[in-house]
Amino acid sequence: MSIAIALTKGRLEKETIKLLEKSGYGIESVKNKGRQLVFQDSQKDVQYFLVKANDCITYVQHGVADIGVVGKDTLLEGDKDYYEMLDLGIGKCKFIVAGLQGKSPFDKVGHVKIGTKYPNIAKKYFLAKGMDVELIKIDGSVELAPLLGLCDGIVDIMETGTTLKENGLVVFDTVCEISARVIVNKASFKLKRKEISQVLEDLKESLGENDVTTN
Ligand SMILES: Nc1ncnc2c1ncn2[C@@H]1O[C@H](COP(=O)(O)OP(=O)(O)OP(=O)(O)O)[C@@H](O)[C@H]1O
Ligand SMILES: O=P(O)(O)OC[C@H]1O[C@H](OP(=O)(O)OP(=O)(O)O)[C@H](O)[C@@H]1O
Repeated sequence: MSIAIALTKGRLEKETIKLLEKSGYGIESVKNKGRQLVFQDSQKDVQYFLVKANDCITYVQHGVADIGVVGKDTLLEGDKDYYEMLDLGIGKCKFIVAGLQGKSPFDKVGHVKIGTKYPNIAKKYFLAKGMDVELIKIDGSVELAPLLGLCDGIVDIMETGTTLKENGLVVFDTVCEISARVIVNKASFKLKRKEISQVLEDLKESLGENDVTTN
């Protein structure tokens, strides 16, 4: 049976394609794409399509994609009606709490405002710390918000730390580590167990891993 795989475009794209190639998949047409979005594997009965991170979950949950490759950040923030099967160890970064030097949101007395692209993750994190903060949803350049006084701190992704550093911000805490995960549609895993397990095995083999993670 044919398998459909949703790949997150953007930052994860190159590394995911490299890993699939290493695992024996004929994915060269995705590498050489122009504006094309759907691709057929040249060696296996697999179809790929490229989507934005949140849409990857949507396509998998609706069963249009049997498998998806998406960042843990997106998974933690969004719906959870799928199986998370494998940590690919690529797209590594972390969620951090940051703000202006000497102005930690943890030390502020009174109302605390946090800017973030990830309000669900931020809310859960601060509630676990016993802090009922006000969350301000920001869609990009999150580092700007504390600089301009929109908020007391941010919850955002840090990879190299360059964006924080160049804007004079410091890290106050790490929320969690992030990497790309393989998710699987629940019904597909029953109907196409053999084919999906084969893809997981192929990926694990090139990762040099033996265990499948489920959280
Ligand atoms: N420095 C980083 N910044 C953001 N995401 C990163 C970084 N490094 C790795 N990632 C991972 O790559 C995934 C895709 O990020 P990307 O920036 O391409 O898309 P996005 O977050 O939807 O942003 P945009 O709307 O700008 O396309 C993230 O969900 C995360 O898992
Ligand atoms: O630690 P660094 O290596 O500097 O990377 C972290 C930055 O990358 C992401 O932003 P992105 O480039 O996706 O742009 P955005 O602000 O528009 O979301 C993230 O939100 C940080 O701003």
